[in-house]
Amino acid sequence: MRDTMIGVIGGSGLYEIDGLENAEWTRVETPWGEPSDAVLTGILDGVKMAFLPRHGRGHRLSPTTVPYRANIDALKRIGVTDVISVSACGSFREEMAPGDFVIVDQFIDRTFAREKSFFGTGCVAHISVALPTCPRLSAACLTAAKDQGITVHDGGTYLAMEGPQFSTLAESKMYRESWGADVIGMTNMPEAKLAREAELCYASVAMITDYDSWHPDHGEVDVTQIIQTLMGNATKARGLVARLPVLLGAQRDDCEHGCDKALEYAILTAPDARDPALVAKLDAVAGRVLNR
Ligand SMILES: CSC[C@H]1O[C@H](OP(=O)(O)O)[C@H](O)[C@@H]1O
Ligand SMILES: Nc1ncnc2[nH]cnc12
Repeated sequence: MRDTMIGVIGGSGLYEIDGLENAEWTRVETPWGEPSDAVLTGILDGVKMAFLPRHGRGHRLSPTTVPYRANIDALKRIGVTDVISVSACGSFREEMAPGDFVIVDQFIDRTFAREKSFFGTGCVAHISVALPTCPRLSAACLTAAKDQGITVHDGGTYLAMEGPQFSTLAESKMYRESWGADVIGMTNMPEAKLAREAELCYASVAMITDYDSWHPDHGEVDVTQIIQTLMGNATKARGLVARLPVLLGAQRDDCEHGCDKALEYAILTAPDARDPALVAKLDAVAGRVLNR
């Protein structure tokens, strides 16, 4: 058993969480550069918590410039065991309406202008992301949402686009009709892949703000409408996050789904062929397997 530390990555509209005891904003240095902001740490219902606003307080960072590697490294470095990603998204399904939440369980990664791995020349690793979210953590988010009276959908495919512009009508229809995506956003990739590389359990709570542009009765995506829905969603998300410590508990076992052993057999580069500089950068993310 080890201490649980719940790390919440707050998306658009969610720039802090409430009710933490001993709340403190702490700057965390990482070998991958500066995280999006300082990390808010504290205790909620006896459980360690950490909160990081993905776009920084004041929403300074675009989806492309969010430092995804630094964010995941920082959370791992301070002891986070379970990452809850909270994100605004558009919906491709009539029944997934603005104001509803979706516990995402699959992704289609259409991003192309981001660093997607901690590994590379001098230390090559291949992890599985076939099942990219943690079922245990996702189940806790589902229960927390239901406990809060939120209309929540259990499972859904999130299409991660580069942005910052929203999709064209042709793209929106293709993602929905041919590709089978349920929701669309700009940030869960490479975040989910990096969390798995860092052996962190990861769940994604997508908060629907709009119907993207496919819906004949709703027209184009309009950021002013999105912001109005975002405010209500952020209040609900705070309630959801507040339920998690009781559901997850202060102590946890190894992940029964293997999220925390993702690197067990993933590193291909022979020990004597590894680049010491890269290995040093991987201290927090992969120290468990590199230092044995
Ligand atoms: C506010 S509309 C577009 C913006 O919102 C989402 O951000 P996040 O995933 O961090 O909640 C979306 O991905 C875009 O970055
Ligand atoms: N329709 C949409 N497309 C991409 N990202 C979004 N975030 C919120 N709504 C979105």
